[in-house]
Amino acid sequence: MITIPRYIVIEENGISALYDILSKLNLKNPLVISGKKTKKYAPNFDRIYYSDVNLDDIVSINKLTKDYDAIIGVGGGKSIDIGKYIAYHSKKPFISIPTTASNDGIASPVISLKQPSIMAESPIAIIADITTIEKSPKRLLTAGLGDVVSNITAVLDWDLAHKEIGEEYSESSAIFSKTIAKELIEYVVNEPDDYECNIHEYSKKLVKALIGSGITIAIAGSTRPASGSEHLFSHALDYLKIKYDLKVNSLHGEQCGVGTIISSYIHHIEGNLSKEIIEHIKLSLKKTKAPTTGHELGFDDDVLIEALTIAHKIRNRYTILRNGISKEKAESILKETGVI
Ligand SMILES: NC(=O)C1=CN([C@@H]2O[C@H](COP(=O)(O)OP(=O)(O)OC[C@H]3O[C@@H](n4cnc5c(N)ncnc54)[C@H](O)[C@@H]3O)[C@@H](O)[C@H]2O)C=CC1
Ligand SMILES: O=C(CO)COP(=O)(O)O
Ligand SMILES: [Zn+2]
Repeated sequence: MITIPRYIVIEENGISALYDILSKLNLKNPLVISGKKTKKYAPNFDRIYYSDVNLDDIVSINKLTKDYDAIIGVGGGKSIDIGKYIAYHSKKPFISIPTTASNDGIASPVISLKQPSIMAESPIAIIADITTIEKSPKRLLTAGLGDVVSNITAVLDWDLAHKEIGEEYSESSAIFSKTIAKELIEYVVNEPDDYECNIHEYSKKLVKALIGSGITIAIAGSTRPASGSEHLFSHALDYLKIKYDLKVNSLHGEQCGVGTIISSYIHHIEGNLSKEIIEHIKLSLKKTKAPTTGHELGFDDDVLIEALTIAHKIRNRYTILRNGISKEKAESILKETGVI
């Protein structure tokens, strides 16, 4: 069954809506999960840090949550994901209070702490306080754009999987997802000013796009509308960070943005995407000062090449990478796109 959020607040000082929403949902005693830097945005209920939760110990998670009637996640992607994970295992409703807009986990029914991601429940309520979000580090707000532009290639990969291997496909979810991305890309590309001059409007549009993306995932019952080969590349980079113990602190959305530059180029070569769109994807990322090269992400060329050659093996998801690409081809694509 599709579950989508019952309450969505996207407003200045939106946090003030929390108590009314809790009362409408008849929730009285939530447990808050936050990060250390985002503790100051947490509402005044019992609270723990996400870094103190042992994700492998479900018995302790159930003990920890047994006296609470809801879980609230406050913070960036990790806080929200770990809050959602705790809510999922303890079967309590989850309320999402993002303090930034770095990825679509703020609204999706998905937990993406490791691959393959878990399909859980959508947050019952999302409170996006624009006053807090617009003041969050710019880097997080540009990473969010990377997670939105991903929808373009994710939908193309999904369509390809439908045509080439008969995978189930939802036209409504796909249209919704790519429209969200195209509108945000065009907004950024056509803004005469540096987006930092209009951070308020940008933040609002970004939050709406990320929440919309999360809802397309809920409608599809899969991350297909928002995660394709560009996400496989990002997940491959995360895998290699652990494998080689790399001290690279690139964000999910930043990696997905660079992944989208690569995947959109491959789709363009196969005739699935116009030159104008691939140029606008890159331009929108550049305008927000998001990374567009592997060097800006912090990776050496050989790691980027390896990531592109292993990306198709990260999970069972058919994409434009099909059964994988050779090291030579990966190197040539990364050079053609200016990623290396
Ligand atoms: N469930 C889903 O569909 C998805 C979930 N994710 C999750 O998101 C994670 C990545 O999230 P990110 O936010 O990129 O990184 P993160 O959560 O690892 O780091 C964000 C950092 O920014 C800080 N921060 C957040 N808001 C702030 C504010 N207002 N002021 C100052 N600092 C602030 C946080 O405390 C944290 O240190 C992934 O590891 C994954 O778990 C990512 C994509 C989709
Ligand atoms: O990041 C996501 C969507 O933006 C989650 O997708 P995954 O299924 O690739 O983890
Ligand atoms: Zn993502």
